[in-house]
Amino acid sequence: MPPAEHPEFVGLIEALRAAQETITGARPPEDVARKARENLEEITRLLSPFTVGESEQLTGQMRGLPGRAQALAPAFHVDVEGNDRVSGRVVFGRFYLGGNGAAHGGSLPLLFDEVLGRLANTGGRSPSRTAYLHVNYRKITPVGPELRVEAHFDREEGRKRYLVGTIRDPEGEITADAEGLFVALRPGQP
Ligand SMILES: CCCCC/C=C\C/C=C\C/C=C\C/C=C\CCCC(=O)SCCNC(=O)CCNC(=O)[C@H](O)C(C)(C)COP(=O)(O)OP(=O)(O)OC[C@H]1O[C@@H](n2cnc3c(N)ncnc32)[C@H](O)[C@@H]1OP(=O)(O)O
Repeated sequence: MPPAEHPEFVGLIEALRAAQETITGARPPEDVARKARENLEEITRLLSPFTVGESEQLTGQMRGLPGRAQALAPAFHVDVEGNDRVSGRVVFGRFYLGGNGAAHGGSLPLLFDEVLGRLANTGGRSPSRTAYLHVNYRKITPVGPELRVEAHFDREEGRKRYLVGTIRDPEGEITADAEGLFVALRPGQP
C-alpha cells in the first residue's frame, strides 16, 4: 500500500523513530521519566484495540517509504534503484549507538539485510530469503553523519542469489561491507 494512503500512520512511525532517538540519548529527572512512561503507556492503550494480523499490518509493507515504516532497522533512503543495483543513504542515529560513537555491531547486519534483501526481491524476481549474511567491520561506522550505502547483484546460480554491499563514511572510506546469499523460495514454501 502506498504511503500516501496512510499519511497519519507514516507520521506516527516518524514520531516513533524520533522518540527512540530522544529516549536513548536522554538522562531525565525521575519525574520527567515517569511522565514520559505514562505517555508511552497511553499510546499503547490507544493503539492496542487496532492490532491486526501480519497480512494487514502497515509496518514493513510500505515499500515506497524509507525503512518500509518498520522502526527496527535504520531508515534507508533510496537514491538510485535498478534491477541489479541500489544506492542510497542512511544515518545511524543515537538509538543505534554501540559505544564510543560507533554504531552497534548488530545494527549493521540489520541494514544490510534490509538493503540486500530488498534488492534480491526486486526486478520481478520471486521472493527469496536470507540464507547467510557475512559482514566485515572495516572501521567504526559512525553514529550521526549521513553514510552512503551501495549494493549490487554479484551473481545468480539457480535459486541462489549472491549480493554484496558497502557502507561508506563521509570521507568515502568503507566502514563495512557484506555478502549475502538469498535463496529463492520454491512455490508454496513458507
Ligand atoms: C521472510 C520472507 C522474505 C520474503 C520477502 C519477499 C517479499 C517481501 C516484499 C518486499 C521485500 C522488501 C524488502 C525485503 C527486506 C528484507 C528481506 C529480509 C529477508 C530475510 O531476512 S528472511 C529472514 C531470515 N532468513 C530466514 O529465516 C531463512 C531461514 N532458512 C530457510 O528458510 C531455508 O534454509 C532457505 C529458504 C534459506 C533454504 O532452504 P531450502 O530448503 O529452500 O533450500 P536448500 O536448503 O535446498 O538450499 C538451496 C541451495 O542453497 C544453499 N544454501 C542454503 N543455505 C545456505 C547457507 N547458509 N550457506 C551456503 N549455502 C546455502 C544449499 O546448499 C543449496 O545449494 P545447491 O542447490 O547448490 O545444493
